[in-house]
Amino acid sequence: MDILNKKPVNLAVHTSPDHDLRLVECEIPEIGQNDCLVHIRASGICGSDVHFWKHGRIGPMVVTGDYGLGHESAGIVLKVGESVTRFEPGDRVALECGVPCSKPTCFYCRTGRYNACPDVVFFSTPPHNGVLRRYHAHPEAWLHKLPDHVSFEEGSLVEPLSVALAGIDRSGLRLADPLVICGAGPIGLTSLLAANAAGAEPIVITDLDEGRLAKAKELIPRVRTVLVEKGQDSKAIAARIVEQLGQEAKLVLECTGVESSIHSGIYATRFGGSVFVIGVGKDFQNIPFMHLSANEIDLKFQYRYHDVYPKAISLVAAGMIDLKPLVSHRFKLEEGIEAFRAASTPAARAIKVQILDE
Ligand SMILES: NC(=O)c1ccc[n+]([C@@H]2O[C@H](COP(=O)([O-])OP(=O)(O)OC[C@H]3O[C@@H](n4cnc5c(N)ncnc54)[C@H](O)[C@@H]3O)[C@@H](O)[C@H]2O)c1
Ligand SMILES: OC[C@H](O)C(O)[C@@H](O)CO
Ligand SMILES: [Zn+2]
Ligand SMILES: [Zn+2]
Repeated sequence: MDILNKKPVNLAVHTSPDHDLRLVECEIPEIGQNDCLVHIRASGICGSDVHFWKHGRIGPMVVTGDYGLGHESAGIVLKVGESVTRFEPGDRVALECGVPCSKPTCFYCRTGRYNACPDVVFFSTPPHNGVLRRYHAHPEAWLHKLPDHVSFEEGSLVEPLSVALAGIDRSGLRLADPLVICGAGPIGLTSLLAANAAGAEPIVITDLDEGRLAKAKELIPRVRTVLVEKGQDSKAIAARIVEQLGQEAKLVLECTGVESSIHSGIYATRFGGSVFVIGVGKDFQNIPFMHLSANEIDLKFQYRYHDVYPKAISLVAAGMIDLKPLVSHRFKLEEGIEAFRAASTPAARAIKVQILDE
């Protein structure tokens, strides 16, 4: 609570339809009876934050006014509403930022696939402000306790890990499955960590960037890498992937959303295998329809996650997944604009940029 006296200004990173990224001072939010006031201690910058800032939209989600960024966050509970039962001030928490309606009349909430709730409030998807701010009021139901030995940074990285785990869960990955991961950004790398924990072998990962492939090797030394050059023929890339893998893939986790990469993933897959697309990209994309058809290749997609945070936290807490090496840059909240520059400038070679507040 002392923090509210020591740092009475609720700083936040906001953007606008004219791409004006700035630090703003907001009110310290009032908490409802089921909410906790959280001091956000660590936030990662997601590619979607950069995208909303630079391009003003992701598919149908459009920036139409001033709005706040950030949905990869962890912090410490400062105050609890009168009906809160599971938290008390001082608890360390990761924030699940998609808050669905939870009404019994909502088919998706009632049946557990709450990531499809049409009335979800996803903090940081316009028009809802994100949690990249000093103080944020969050519903108790969507906070997850962090054990003392899991850092705030790791707690914030539970968000991209949850995306990867949700994809891996629905992809049906099994022990000793030959796996290809396309893209070695934070989602590809967290997928690699999770697939390693799940026992995939062999694993090939691709990227356009040698630095990211080197990071993949540093994380999981047994992973095999394929450096892709822009404009290369998809079938030729697939042949190199298959050569590295020593066989065709049973499963491809596609973590770029880039059409040509999806094509090489498809061509590297065996008859009856699956291509599981986590990456998002252009609204309309071509697919090699008859190749998929004649090879009974399943093409599936992931949209966010549901019921994954507790699993992600337990894997990190048990030491089965080490997220710490993903952090490449650290900034203070007051340096939020510089942090976004690092996250969006290729020359900075960022993997995961963290914004921290003491
Ligand atoms: N499905 C979901 O719910 C969900 C959630 C979060 C993120 N995403 C999406 O997942 C994707 C990955 O996220 P990220 O944070 O890792 O993004 P990122 O941009 O940091 O990483 C993507 C990587 O793909 C590489 N790449 C680009 N084109 C390639 C190609 N042709 N072949 C091989 N590699 C190529 C890039 O060099 C980069 O390293 C993004 O599209 C993101 O929007 C989806
Ligand atoms: O990690 C979650 C993703 O970034 C979001 O779904 C985003 O893409 C749209 O709000
Ligand atoms: Zn995200
Ligand atoms: Zn709902």
